[in-house]
Amino acid sequence: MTRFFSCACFEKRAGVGLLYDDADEATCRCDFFFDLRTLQNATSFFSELNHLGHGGSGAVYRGVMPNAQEIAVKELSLESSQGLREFTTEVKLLMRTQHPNLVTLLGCCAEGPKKMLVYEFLPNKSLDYFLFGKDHKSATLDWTTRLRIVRGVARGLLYLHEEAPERIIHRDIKASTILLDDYLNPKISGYGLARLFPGEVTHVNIFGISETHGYMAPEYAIDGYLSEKADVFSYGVLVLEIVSGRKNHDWWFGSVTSDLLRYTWLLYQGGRELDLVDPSLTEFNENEAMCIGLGLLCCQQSVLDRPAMNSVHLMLSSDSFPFARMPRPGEPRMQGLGGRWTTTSTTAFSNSNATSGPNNVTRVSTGSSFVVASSSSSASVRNM
Ligand SMILES: Nc1ncnc2c1ncn2[C@@H]1O[C@H](COP(=O)(O)OP(=O)(O)OP(=O)(O)O)[C@@H](O)[C@H]1O
Repeated sequence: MTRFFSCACFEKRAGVGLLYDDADEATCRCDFFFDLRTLQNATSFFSELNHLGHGGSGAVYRGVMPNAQEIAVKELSLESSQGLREFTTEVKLLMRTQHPNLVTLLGCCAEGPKKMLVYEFLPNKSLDYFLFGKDHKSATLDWTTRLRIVRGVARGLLYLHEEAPERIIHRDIKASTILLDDYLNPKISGYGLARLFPGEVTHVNIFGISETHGYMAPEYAIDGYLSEKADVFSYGVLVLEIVSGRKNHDWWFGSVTSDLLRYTWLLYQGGRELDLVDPSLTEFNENEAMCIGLGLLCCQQSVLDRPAMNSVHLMLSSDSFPFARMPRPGEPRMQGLGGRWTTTSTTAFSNSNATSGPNNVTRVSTGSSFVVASSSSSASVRNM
């Protein structure tokens, strides 16, 4: 069967690296496979000029298709044990993971050793560029916009945790994985990447830790215990960054308080939490104070004390969400820094990729399991 496609797609013809032997799969493949040559042309052979950034899994390039559609091409530079069939199966699944607060995956390219993912292009770069960039763009983000970002990221995470065709723990929520569209609406990128690298110990091992520093829940960083509450922790740190306009491990905090979370906690204890608010935010809004409480709540040491994303979403949807005084938050970690994580109790089931650890929280032994841990309801594990 020979089919012709929009310029974004192509069909591998028989004899040229034929991947599948049944017509159904070939048809599916045609819908989202990009020809390497097409991507080379779109990105001017992955030129420096089109280089958008470099994450743990590889470089990202801007491209323009012949029909003028802009795309972002993410090279996957890491070795994966996954075969082509598994890779395309995962890509197909990720393509069904669609939400207004997620960056849309358009397809992939897999030719020879090269594997790439093709996404919609977002012109406004990532949130870290606005919040921490040298261009002092943080003033562009007024409070209304920041609150929209806080809400949008919560909505996107809620979708990943509870509504997506296959539930996904992101594992790498941080300011650089939140991209902004034309109207500065947030879209989460990088979701599901761990699915493409099964067999690895943790996401941290796969994607490196430099940028992840300070966002990681202690139980995940130290012991590899993964639940959706690890994303909640990272989200809490992100919220505090959005309110303060400061990186979580900013030198600004000096030697007394070396990270944003500890600094926020000190202010909160002294009833001075509003001192955290970014000075470039001229208009005071009481939601700012609420978001500080929300950030601290999401970063609680015990996974049980952290809210699930549906609770976060509910809090953010209401006009006010007063917080009771809360205990000291946990400490964000880099993997391997030592120290112990403690929790009260939670429930989780495990599959072959996960073993039950202390207090029945699941310890992840590969990058391919997903645990939903819940204090009140049943929990489940899915393959990622
Ligand atoms: N779809 C996109 N549209 C526009 N720019 C993008 C897009 N995807 C990524 N970028 C840019 O490329 C940079 C690097 O992206 P990448 O996804 O590799 O970052 P990362 O999340 O730090 O990496 P990783 O998840 O692999 O560790 C981003 O910070 C962003 O500026």
